Amino acid sequence: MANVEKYFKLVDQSQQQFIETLREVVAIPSVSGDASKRSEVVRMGEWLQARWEALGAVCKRVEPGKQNLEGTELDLPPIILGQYGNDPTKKTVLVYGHYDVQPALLSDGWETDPFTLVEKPDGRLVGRGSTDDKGPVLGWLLCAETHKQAGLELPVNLKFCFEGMEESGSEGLDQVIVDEADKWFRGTDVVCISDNYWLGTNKPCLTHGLRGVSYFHLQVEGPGADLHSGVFGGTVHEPMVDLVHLLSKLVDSKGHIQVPGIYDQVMPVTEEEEKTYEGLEFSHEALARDLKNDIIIHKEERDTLKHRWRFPTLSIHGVEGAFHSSGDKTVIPAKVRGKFSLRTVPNMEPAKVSELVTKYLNDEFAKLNSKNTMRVIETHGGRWWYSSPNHPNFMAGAAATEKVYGVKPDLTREGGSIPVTLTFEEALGVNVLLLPMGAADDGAHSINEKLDKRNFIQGIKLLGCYLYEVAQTDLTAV
Ligand SMILES: NCC(=O)N[C@@H](Cc1c[nH]cn1)C(=O)O
Ligand SMILES: [Zn+2]
Ligand SMILES: [Zn+2]
Repeated sequence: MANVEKYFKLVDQSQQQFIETLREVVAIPSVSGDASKRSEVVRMGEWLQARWEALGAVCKRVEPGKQNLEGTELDLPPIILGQYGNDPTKKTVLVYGHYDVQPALLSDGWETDPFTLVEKPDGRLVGRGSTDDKGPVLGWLLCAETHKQAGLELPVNLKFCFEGMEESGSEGLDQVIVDEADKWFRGTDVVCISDNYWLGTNKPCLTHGLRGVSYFHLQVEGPGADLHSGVFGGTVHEPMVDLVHLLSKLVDSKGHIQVPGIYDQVMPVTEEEEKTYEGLEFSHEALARDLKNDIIIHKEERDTLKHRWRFPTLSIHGVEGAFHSSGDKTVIPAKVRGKFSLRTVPNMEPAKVSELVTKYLNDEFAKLNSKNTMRVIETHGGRWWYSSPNHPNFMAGAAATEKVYGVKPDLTREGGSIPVTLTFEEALGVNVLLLPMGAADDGAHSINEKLDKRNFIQGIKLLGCYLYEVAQTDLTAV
């Protein structure tokens, strides 16, 4: 039996054990955006490092510095760099993933405790981080552990980079990658990232594009303290009124961004690109099912995909400082911060986006003749990434997908952002492949996030099989 077949067989035999490992890591609430959970994020990084070291990997814990979160100075969680295998006759694959997760509370609407993995009868493994990104991060570890258990060597040398701040802007990571490009990452032939999703629920895909993100806070402040609306309503400029007015000027109800000039840098759609939307496993019917309501703006599937992949969008996320609890509080909040972000696409420049957004909001605020103070703050950003899928690294991903799932993968771009993708490509000068494990309906960032057992188990095979394909592929045949 070929090594890859032996590997597949042992993966099949280890399914329950793998689920137990996923349960163990989901139980660590490694929420990077919550200052009170920082020790849990660190614990999760340490868990990973210990497990890789037990396997024989050489690890380096990099402390990327400090962060100011909610007024508290905090150590950024460690970046765990690793090397597993160092055979000069083998190729070297660098894998990246993140061990932090989005916040999750039972009161958000979860059916069960978000940090207790629940295996549902329909095969869903429900828990925060199951698909984003603990399942895939475990996938690489379980692949290596299974090889060892089967007495097999990995077909390539593996390097890894696991961070704990991806859900909060990957603070500190870019600098580490640049600093380590000629040191820890030296000799990397290709990079593979498993941190995104299939387009639908049945057909796997390879991803060759991501949008960037520019995140803004729009702060309006007036009185020195919250006020009684019965006493002061109609007599003072209310920060919340100004803020709501400004937020309403950002995007219309059809999703069209109102900031002048924002579409000027967007690459036009070519005839060649039009063809790439054909034959993809994507339907409005399935999308409406995932959304649990048909609230889709566009008539044609291809327009929905274009607005997800290759046009900029603007979303309003929340308001800090506003009254938001149940009950009826008659307050005029003194200082409010609206939060919104723009997803950016080829060929938008982050600095230009920032300039246009700031100028527009200043102009709109000036029209209000308000005595309040307004400030636009860009809190974090990440660049878009677009790569040709004609690289041998993608051929290896496609061959592995066909072996595991028996189907040619769709070629997709993604609406979300993994800014480190471009950093790896530029700093290491190698091709990066996005090879997702999860499906479109996994609910990453949402309530009841899940990873299907099928995707977890087949995904572990897929990641391993991809390594075998890379080992056999001429990566110079571009
Ligand atoms: N799985 C990728 C992902 O969810 N990325 C986040 C990155 C991000 C940007 N700002 C905060 N998080 C995304 O929202 O796209
Ligand atoms: Zn992720
Ligand atoms: Zn995420």
